[in-house]
Amino acid sequence: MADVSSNPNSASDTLTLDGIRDSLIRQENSIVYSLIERARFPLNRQIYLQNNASIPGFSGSLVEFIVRETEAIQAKAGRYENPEENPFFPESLPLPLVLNPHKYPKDLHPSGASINMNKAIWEFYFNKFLPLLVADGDDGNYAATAASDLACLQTLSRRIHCGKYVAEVKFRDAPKEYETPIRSKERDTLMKLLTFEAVEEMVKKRVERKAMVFGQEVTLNNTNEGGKHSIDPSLASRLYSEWVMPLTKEVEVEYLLCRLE
Ligand SMILES: C=C(O[C@@H]1C=C(C(=O)O)C=C[C@H]1O)C(=O)O
Repeated sequence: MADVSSNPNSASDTLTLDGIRDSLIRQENSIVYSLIERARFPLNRQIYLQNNASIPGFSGSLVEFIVRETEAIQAKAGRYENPEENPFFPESLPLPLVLNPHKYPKDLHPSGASINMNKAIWEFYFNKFLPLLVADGDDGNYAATAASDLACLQTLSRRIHCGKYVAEVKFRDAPKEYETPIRSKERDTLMKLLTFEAVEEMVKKRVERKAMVFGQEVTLNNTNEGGKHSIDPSLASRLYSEWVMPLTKEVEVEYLLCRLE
């Protein structure tokens, strides 16, 4: 059992399916808020172009620069010692500098713990989702825009990689059911076993509602759910149905496939 319950976004504070689902519900808030923050800025295409950051000695995009540098500093502070956190640029991250680091519980099977789906997250977020979220245009707020992309990436990554904990618990709850398809590497059977369509429908509806409530204009006289919203609520639901939940389940399948190693 984990001892990180002081972190309300943690999946591992209670290793039960209900406990992890509670954590996923709380993480929806972080995701929706991060999208609302990003949607304050237009696309600001410049920050995604290679060789356009004008940073001596760095040839990537400005967003890549912000993500790499932030991850490096957070690695020094111990962020990636937490098995729920996965870096986008894991190669050559500095070692943690903190003395007496927190001892995170080892709830995950070692082979599955290192699964990292961040390339796919980066790809869908920038190439597919972002153009739907923000208006085209350029307001020059490049560093702030890149920082808000980083916040979106980190909250999405944390949520999607919680699939490791979901898979661990589902396996522990029914090891006999999972064992045969794991041994014969039947991805489709595993996918069917771990899918709960009714839960997914609830998630989609709740996320849409959260985007509506969190993104509405609040006045002293009334709250107006029917009025203007910071982001299109149906886009939040689409984010979950097209990318977040499928990738969470892909993490689950990958994790299960190495669960008996
Ligand atoms: C995460 C779970 O596994 C699957 C993925 C879900 C999701 O990403 O929200 C929801 C239900 C399941 O189909 C779960 O069972 O809670």
